[in-house]
Amino acid sequence: MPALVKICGLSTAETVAAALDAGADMLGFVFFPRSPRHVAVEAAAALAGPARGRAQIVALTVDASDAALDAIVAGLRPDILQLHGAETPARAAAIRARTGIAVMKAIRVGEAADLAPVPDFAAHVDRFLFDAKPPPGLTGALPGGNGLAFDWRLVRGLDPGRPWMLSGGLDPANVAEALDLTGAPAVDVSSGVESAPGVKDPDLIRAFIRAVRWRAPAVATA
Ligand SMILES: O=C(O)c1ccccc1N[C@@H]1O[C@H](COP(=O)(O)O)[C@@H](O)[C@H]1O
Repeated sequence: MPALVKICGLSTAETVAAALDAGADMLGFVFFPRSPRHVAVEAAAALAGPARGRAQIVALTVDASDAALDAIVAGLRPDILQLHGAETPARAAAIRARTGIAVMKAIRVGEAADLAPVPDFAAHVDRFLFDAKPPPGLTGALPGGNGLAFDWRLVRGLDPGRPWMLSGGLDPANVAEALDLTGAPAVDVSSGVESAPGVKDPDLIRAFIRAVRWRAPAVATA
């Protein structure tokens, strides 16, 4: 089965269309004011309109309050809430119960020990996303979306008990190698399909999805 693709941090109708037309499986909208990809809930709802029924809509949040989550849920009606902060298993469970929406927990990975909390989350989340942990002292680092890769061997053949995605520093040139090395069932990209921070490039989005699909085994037709 070909790997699923999520394009994250979309903020224009043109790039949403490019992602959908190229076959993206999930579109991500970032709700984190410090990010160059941050969008207001109303703007995200308008952008997501063409995606309904074609791709899953993901709302990326970072340690969001209940009030902020309620506003996102009411305004955007996402299929998945991506938790990209320091949310605990209990907080993930509470968000899932409160909203009734599938939860994807981002785990930031720098070394093998960073995977230790995975079993504690598994019963409370619907999906994992493994992203690079920014090195301490990296000026201006975001909780994610830094275009940094981690050592993919740390998640090679991983079975976290839930579906999972690989992210962190992926781009059209390295995604096939990342998939080959890790066996990840899904990939997520943000910086790697941008011409500048927060500026998605339709050509790079198409190239990324082509790079993933190209390596998928051909389906025989009668
Ligand atoms: O993209 C952002 O601005 C962002 C902000 C805060 C938390 C996570 C964010 N993005 C997520 O980070 C990873 C990796 O991104 P990149 O491809 O290395 O730029 C990805 O999961 C985004 O969803």
